Amino acid sequence: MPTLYTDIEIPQLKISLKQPLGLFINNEFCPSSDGKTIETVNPATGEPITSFQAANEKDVDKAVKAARAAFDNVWSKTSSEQRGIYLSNLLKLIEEEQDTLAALETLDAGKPYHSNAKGDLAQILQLTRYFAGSADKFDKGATIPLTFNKFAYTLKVPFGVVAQIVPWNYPLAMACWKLQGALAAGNTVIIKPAENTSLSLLYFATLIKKAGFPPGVVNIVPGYGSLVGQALASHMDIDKISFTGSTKVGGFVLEASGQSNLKDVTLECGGKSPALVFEDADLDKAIDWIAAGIFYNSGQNCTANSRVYVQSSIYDKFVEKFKETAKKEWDVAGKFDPFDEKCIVGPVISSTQYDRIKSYIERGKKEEKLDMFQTSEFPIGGAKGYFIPPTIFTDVPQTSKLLQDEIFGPVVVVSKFTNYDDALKLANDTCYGLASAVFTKDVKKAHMFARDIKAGTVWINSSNDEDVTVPFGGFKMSGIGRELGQSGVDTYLQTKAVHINLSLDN
Ligand SMILES: NC(=O)C1=CN([C@@H]2O[C@H](COP(=O)(O)OP(=O)(O)OC[C@H]3O[C@@H](n4cnc5c(N)ncnc54)[C@H](O)[C@@H]3O)[C@@H](O)[C@H]2O)C=CC1
Ligand code: BAL
Repeated sequence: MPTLYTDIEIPQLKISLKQPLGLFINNEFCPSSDGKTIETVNPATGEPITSFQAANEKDVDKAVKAARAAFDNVWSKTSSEQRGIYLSNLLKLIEEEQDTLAALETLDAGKPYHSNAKGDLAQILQLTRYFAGSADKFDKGATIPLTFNKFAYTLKVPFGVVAQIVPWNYPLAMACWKLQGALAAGNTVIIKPAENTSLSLLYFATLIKKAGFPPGVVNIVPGYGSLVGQALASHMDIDKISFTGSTKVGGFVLEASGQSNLKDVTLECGGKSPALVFEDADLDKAIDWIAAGIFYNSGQNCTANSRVYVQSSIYDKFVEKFKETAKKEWDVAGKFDPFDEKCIVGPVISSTQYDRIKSYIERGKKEEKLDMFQTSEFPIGGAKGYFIPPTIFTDVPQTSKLLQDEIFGPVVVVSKFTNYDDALKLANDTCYGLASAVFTKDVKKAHMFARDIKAGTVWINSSNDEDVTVPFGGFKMSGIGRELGQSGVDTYLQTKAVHINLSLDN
């Protein structure tokens, strides 16, 4: 029998935990049908943590059957109030176990414990509270009077069995954005964590069970995307799929839906979000927001403001101060323990991502010959894990690959603009449309930008301070659909129209 649990010690926090390692189906941890496993690595050290069971197509089938039976026999007959009660139970358990869950994010994803992982848990608590309260509120239809002898009404009904695929940059938070919304709406779920950050969600499964959710309502199938993710996307008995990750894989998911049963698809994909700084902006505040908007979570944010455009009259001053702030507040050198309060910028997730980001930095330096500033030498001396110093490229032409591609690391490009029209044109010149930020004291200009930019989120005089009560999602190749806020439940409901004929004659 394969090992389905292991003991994990986190001496820095004096935390010991029993880590589940199996697939989670029907409220039980179980081995994969072929016994294959995946090793997970601590990105701060490059050393293995443990190995967990890796699902395959057969396991996906088993999870879908469990989710279908739970939906048909139990969950579709459970009242929305009761669903809210289960989510409230879960909220209490997350509150009790938040330090352990945050510690797992630090260990497995390299997130600085104090400044990042605890923040993720704070968001998870807020959204669980929100979705617990929304279970019995957002599923209401409408009555539609038509003629003297006819009216119609609508019912908001869950899809049924929902699949969810989540990435590694916010492993548990992204899972909870999707999971709690789908459960509040009354669906059963099969969720796949990213292969390099599965531990926190597997531990979270123990809370799902303790919260009282019936067997089969939540099922977790850790495994490789090309196998498990594809099996979910092309499964004939899954009614909806929600995916967060790269635009390329988002396309695969959409295609697999089209080639199978046309399951409903929500996609949260890549971004290359612009931040505009006008000459009338509060420069120090703009710089603080922009630095956080690119260097927080080591730049591994789909909404990171990775393209900065600054009005030419203040450009030099901005660049000088931006570098100073990056060096003073966001440097990495010598701070390689993400459990230590001093560590603000953690490692990137994997050697693959490290190499990918490094190749962009080298391209910028050598091929494109751009001006570059880094807060410390790179590669960083003394670092065992995948640490990359905050990197600022300046005077970057619009055609640069560094300006057009999502780099997903602590790397930012800065360029100039002359006036509003110029700034808007540059900002909209991208295949993405996830987020944007504008810094100005001119209310009119700020709202013109909010009107004109093609992006799902606009921050005025801030950046990346998303809120779980506000809808989130992308224009263009950044995605399809919205999550969070009321949309976070709506996206898991479909509308049924009922026509009523009152006529006595026909
Ligand atoms: N929008 C976002 O929040 C994210 C964007 N990305 C972007 O993607 C780039 C590459 O990162 P990756 O880890 O390779 O992203 P990815 O898109 O491959 O991974 C995200 C999730 O999709 C799954 N997946 C992979 N291939 C799949 C397939 N064929 N069918 C279904 N699911 C599949 C993965 O197992 C993971 O759970 C990053 O550099 C970044 O630009 C990555 C993660 C999150
Ligand atoms: N800030 C959470 C969404 C994302 O960056 O993937």
